[in-house]
Amino acid sequence: MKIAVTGVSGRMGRMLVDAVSETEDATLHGAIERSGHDWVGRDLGEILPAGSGVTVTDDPAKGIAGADAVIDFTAPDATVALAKSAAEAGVAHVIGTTGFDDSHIAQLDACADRIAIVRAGNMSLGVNLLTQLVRQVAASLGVEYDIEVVEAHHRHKVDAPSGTALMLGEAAAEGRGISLSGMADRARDGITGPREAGHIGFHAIRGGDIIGAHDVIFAGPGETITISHAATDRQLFAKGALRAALWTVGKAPGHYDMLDVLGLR
Ligand SMILES: NC(=O)C1=CN([C@@H]2O[C@H](COP(=O)(O)OP(=O)(O)OC[C@H]3O[C@@H](n4cnc5c(N)ncnc54)[C@H](O)[C@@H]3O)[C@@H](O)[C@H]2O)C=CC1
Ligand SMILES: O=C(O)C1=N[C@H](C(=O)O)C[C@H](O)C1
Repeated sequence: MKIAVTGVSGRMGRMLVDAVSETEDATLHGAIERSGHDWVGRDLGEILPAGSGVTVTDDPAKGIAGADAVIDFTAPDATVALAKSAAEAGVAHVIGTTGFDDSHIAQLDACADRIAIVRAGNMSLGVNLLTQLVRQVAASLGVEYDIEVVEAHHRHKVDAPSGTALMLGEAAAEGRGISLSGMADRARDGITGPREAGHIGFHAIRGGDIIGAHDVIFAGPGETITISHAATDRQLFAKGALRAALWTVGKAPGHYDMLDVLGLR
């Protein structure tokens, strides 16, 4: 499978180049970075040995030309622009990027009418298994159990709450049969008054080099249940993204997630 990677100089982009080189069924076919980046125009192999022979481009259409799939851990606006190029080129798009708003999602939905898009705020098997568990626990416990999602990431992360936290919060809301919008408390400050029953709280810790840690807390009368996940190596996400890319072979256009890839739906 011919894979293009965008955001190739990023924390995840570098991981993906290595993951592709270590995967028998995949070869690195394209490398993309933002305009003005000093890697543009260079042979990737000069910087990342596993990228030898692939020239970094800032032209998405050029970077994905001839690829079967492109893997994208960048930023929301970049991802939407790339999805439009991928839809034109008929190239599957695996999206790890987080921090989307409703407008971004609507544009990705439109692209998914033409190509297979796999988008997940967390590409790990563990977190996607946990979303199923959280949904079940939330369905089993009444609103007397207050749900709070706490996440911690490295100091460089630019969006909050994390995509993973939102996945877990959405799973809890689905378990309760409610819509998360209007029930999410994403920041508390000042005299807030008592906690509103049925709401789901989100808290973001930022600091150091934390890869990604998430707790879903069910605080109830006389007991507290906590479901936790801690990532310790970004290769976890890169391998999940590569698994998603290989999964897209032969798939019809659509907007998929890791539950589809992992057969957990
Ligand atoms: N779904 C998952 O499992 C995971 C998702 N992420 C998400 O992936 C995203 C990136 O995370 P990191 O790699 O830590 O960030 P990073 O900042 O290290 O890397 C982002 C890269 O994208 C590049 N970029 C920005 N605009 C671009 C454009 N228009 N064209 C091409 N490249 C462009 C940047 O130059 C940079 O190299 C974040 O949204 C993060 O939340 C991160 C890890 C796992
Ligand atoms: O920015 C990161 O690093 C991560 N982002 C994803 C998220 O927003 O949940 C996934 C993972 O936690 C690492």
